[in-house]
Amino acid sequence: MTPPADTAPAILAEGLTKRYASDAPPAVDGLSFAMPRGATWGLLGGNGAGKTTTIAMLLGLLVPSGGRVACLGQDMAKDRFAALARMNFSSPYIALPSRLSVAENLRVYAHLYDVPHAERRIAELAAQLQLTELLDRPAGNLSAGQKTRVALAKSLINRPELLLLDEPTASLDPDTGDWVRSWLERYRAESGCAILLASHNMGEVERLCDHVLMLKQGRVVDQGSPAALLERYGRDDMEQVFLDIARGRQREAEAVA
Ligand SMILES: Nc1ncnc2c1ncn2[C@@H]1O[C@H](COP(=O)(O)OP(=O)(O)OP(=O)(O)O)[C@@H](O)[C@H]1O
Repeated sequence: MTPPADTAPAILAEGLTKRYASDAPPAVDGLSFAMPRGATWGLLGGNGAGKTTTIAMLLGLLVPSGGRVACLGQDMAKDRFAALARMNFSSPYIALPSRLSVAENLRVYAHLYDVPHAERRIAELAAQLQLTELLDRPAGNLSAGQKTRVALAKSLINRPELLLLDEPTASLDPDTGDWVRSWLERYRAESGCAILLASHNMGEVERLCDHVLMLKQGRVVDQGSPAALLERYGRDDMEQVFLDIARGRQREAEAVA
């Protein structure tokens, strides 16, 4: 049964499964977790582990083959639009309309989310994300790093309570990547927004996440806080933990624990 909306977890997934074809192994295989409000969780795993598929199901963009998911207390199979108004996402795989200017793009999304005082909100986000100079440029002419910052502005336009970020710093140079991470830390502290972050950047995960789900072939093969995982695997950084898990060494860690 779904708990009352105001106390429900940010995300509640129960046996979430996706099979793209009946003769293919599941891309996501019985995923269950409850991510609390205000938490920042990392979704980790090698290429093809099922991260993007999971995020697409959380957003209701893909229909699960099995199981269920509720975001902010709303069942995504039944009350998807009530939840979507209070959440948002950013993904490098989704291109913004390229001929529209940055400002026009943000206006479209502000309209879709029915954002009050849209022009003020766009100016505020543009100032915060250093986009003011880019507002009149066509979105298609921006560099990958600039597009990433526009996508981040788009994802925050409705002041989401739940933010799904698929590789938010993938195309950023180290300096800009660091700046975005600091910005996300500040934003989270000020807004109390819950964040689920899929990332291949282990430094980012260690810095931002209070809990990590390690996926392999669509299943959670290990989870815990970065500190707990570092201790369990006897490692100094999450990169090494990731390699241990990807290469199937978690059984040794379990035996030691
Ligand atoms: N539209 C699709 N049709 C068929 N199979 C798909 C489709 N999208 C993804 N898959 C398959 O599902 C599995 C999980 O893919 P997914 O994109 O979710 O992984 P990922 O963890 O996000 O990977 P990456 O780190 O490479 O982005 C892969 O085996 C992939 O080939």
